[in-house]
Amino acid sequence: MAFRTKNLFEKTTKLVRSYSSDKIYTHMSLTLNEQTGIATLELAKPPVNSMSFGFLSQLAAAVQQSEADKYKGLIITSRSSGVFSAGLDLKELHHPDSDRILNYLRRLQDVWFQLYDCSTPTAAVINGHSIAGGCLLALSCEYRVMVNSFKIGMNEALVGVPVSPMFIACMQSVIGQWEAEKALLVGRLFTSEEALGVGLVDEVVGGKSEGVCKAEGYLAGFREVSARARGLSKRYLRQEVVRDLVRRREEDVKKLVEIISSRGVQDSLGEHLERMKNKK
Ligand SMILES: CCCCCCCCCC/C=C\CC(=O)SCCNC(=O)CCNC(=O)[C@H](O)C(C)(C)COP(=O)(O)OP(=O)(O)OC[C@H]1O[C@@H](n2cnc3c(N)ncnc32)[C@H](O)[C@@H]1OP(=O)(O)O
Repeated sequence: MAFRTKNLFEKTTKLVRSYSSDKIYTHMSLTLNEQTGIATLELAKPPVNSMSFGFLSQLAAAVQQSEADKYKGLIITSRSSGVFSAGLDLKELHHPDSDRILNYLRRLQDVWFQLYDCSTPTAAVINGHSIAGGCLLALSCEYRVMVNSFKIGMNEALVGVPVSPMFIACMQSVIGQWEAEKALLVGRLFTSEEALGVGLVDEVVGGKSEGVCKAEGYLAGFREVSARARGLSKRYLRQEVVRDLVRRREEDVKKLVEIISSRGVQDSLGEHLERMKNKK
């Protein structure tokens, strides 16, 4: 089979350089299967694929690449066998520099808009724990296959930070208002099986390769469909959520910076980081 592992940064060097000071393409790899036209984006930032500034920049470049090269599909998964993504990098949120946190949250918004609103068909193979921003990443894709025995959800309530409108909108659009409310207000993490029950994921499988096959099956379902019509329909279906968040993006980001920088939230973040350190 003809596989081409693309160093994304060959083609998107300009974009990535202008986005990031991190070393080029260190946190993920994009592999295109030239026979199917489906690319796999494998997150590879040990130990937990936390979303640092550089990670978000590379994710943005990958999504942009998928759109520019008109991939038939994009599968997002993790190289780690235990963690899909632990979400935002808590170190970016703890004692932040005011300009950096503003730019970090703007970057997060940009990546989310790019992924959520892209016309490329997308699927997530969640082969490990998927927490908060990690859950957002999976929910922004169209289809989710999860490997059993892991946890997924948005734990902001337990971390002591508010769930942002972007995260809420995504959760609501997948599992509905009431289930989202019940889960988000207590920071519930679902097991793979519970996630299937509530509709947070579409399938549960025994392992990553089975998950990739299921995701490819979903994406192959569009082979006979006009890519242009499909892409436009997806955008129309998602436009209400996108429009509202675009309209209020600057207001939301400034409010969040204010909240994150507050003493109470910083104390909670510090305690959360301490708990993680002490769990060993
Ligand atoms: C409209 C405006 C738009 C902007 C929106 C802004 C939103 C702002 C508010 C954002 C709020 C929340 C979003 C988030 O995503 S916050 C992140 C929440 N995530 C977590 O709490 C996950 C915590 N991690 C875990 O539960 C576990 O690590 C794990 C993922 C289940 C894996 O467990 P493990 O046993 O395999 O690994 P572990 O030993 O715990 O961790 C290994 C090392 O990794 C460090 N680490 C873990 N998670 C993070 C993280 N999120 N960020 C940074 N570092 C992390 C951990 O401390 C260990 O480090 P070390 O080895 O001790 O040095």
